[in-house]
Amino acid sequence: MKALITGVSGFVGRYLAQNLLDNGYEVWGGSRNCPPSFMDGVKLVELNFTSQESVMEVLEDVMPDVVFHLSGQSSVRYSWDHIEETFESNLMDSIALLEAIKNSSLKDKIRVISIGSSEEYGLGAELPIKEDAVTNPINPYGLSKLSIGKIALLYHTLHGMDIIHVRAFNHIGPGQMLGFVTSDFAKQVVDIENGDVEPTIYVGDLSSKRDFTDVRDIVEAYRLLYEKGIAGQIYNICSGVCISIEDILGILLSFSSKPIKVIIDENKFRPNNVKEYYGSNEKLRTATGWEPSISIKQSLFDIYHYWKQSSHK
Ligand SMILES: C[C@H]1O[C@H](OP(=O)(O)OP(=O)(O)OC[C@H]2O[C@@H](n3cnc4c(=O)[nH]c(N)nc43)[C@H](O)[C@@H]2O)[C@@H](O)[C@@H](O)C1=O
Repeated sequence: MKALITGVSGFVGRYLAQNLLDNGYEVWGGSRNCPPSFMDGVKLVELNFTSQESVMEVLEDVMPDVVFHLSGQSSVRYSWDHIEETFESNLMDSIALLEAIKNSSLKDKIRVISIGSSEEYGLGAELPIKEDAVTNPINPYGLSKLSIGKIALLYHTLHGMDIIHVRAFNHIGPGQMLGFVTSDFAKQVVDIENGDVEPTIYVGDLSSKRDFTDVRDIVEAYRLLYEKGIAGQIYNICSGVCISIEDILGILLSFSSKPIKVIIDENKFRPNNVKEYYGSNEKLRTATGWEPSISIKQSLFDIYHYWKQSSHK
């Protein structure tokens, strides 16, 4: 099987590439600014969504069986101040990809895994959130992802294309960039341990509760959905339970031997935040047999170690 991953050099892209290689796939990675070398076994191509023709050329050259469309703007917080950029790189790039596929010789031979988010549900969905729950996103990021899902499934209905839209809930793991809660917290704990800063950690809203899954389990679900999912369907990827951000902080602080003072920084709060949500993964489990294998504690421990190792480099 031949897979093309857009945004391969991002946090999730790297894990997906490794998962696919481990499972015998030929892996091609698309990136806007293609680095000269990347990961053993991954063949790189330049993907520029502003030129539909060049995307088509890449598709005709590579002839993948599946495209995992991972590239995009992934930060909810950033989306508030960068609405145009968020819609450009999430929605418009997705449309460019779908159009290129529709107009290529691959149209009836390729499966597209479109990556959405639990932020598409927003306010008012009944817990645990199922795929048919109401969608009422309350930030630009969630709205952009909801639009992608709607457009993607329209291409399925109107043009008969084989597309699955996934709604991934919060995913975490070693290598996630700063700006996401577990990396933000773990890096500060490590900096404190190393004596680089005062023993004070600055955090945002600790009261919200989210459904976290390790990125290694998330990418396993992406692969299984390619292999076993049903075209035209939406699938949640989530653990099915939620944990408060305060408890996440507590676990990360427990890895440190130093007493650490916690300061709530209101600048880190969001203009709009759903207090608590978690999803149902029943549809995904039934379709693919997937189940999460890495506990939240293990994930947080691995993230903490990642930052510890990075700080010694
Ligand atoms: C499903 C969804 O999941 C992610 O979006 P997110 O939920 O915004 O992720 P986050 O890690 O930035 O925040 C999680 C929670 O943690 C709270 N929080 C407290 N204190 C800090 C803090 O210091 N930093 C951050 N970043 N958050 C903090 C913050 O207010 C929020 O309630 C993306 O993967 C996205 O791509 C996606 O699709």
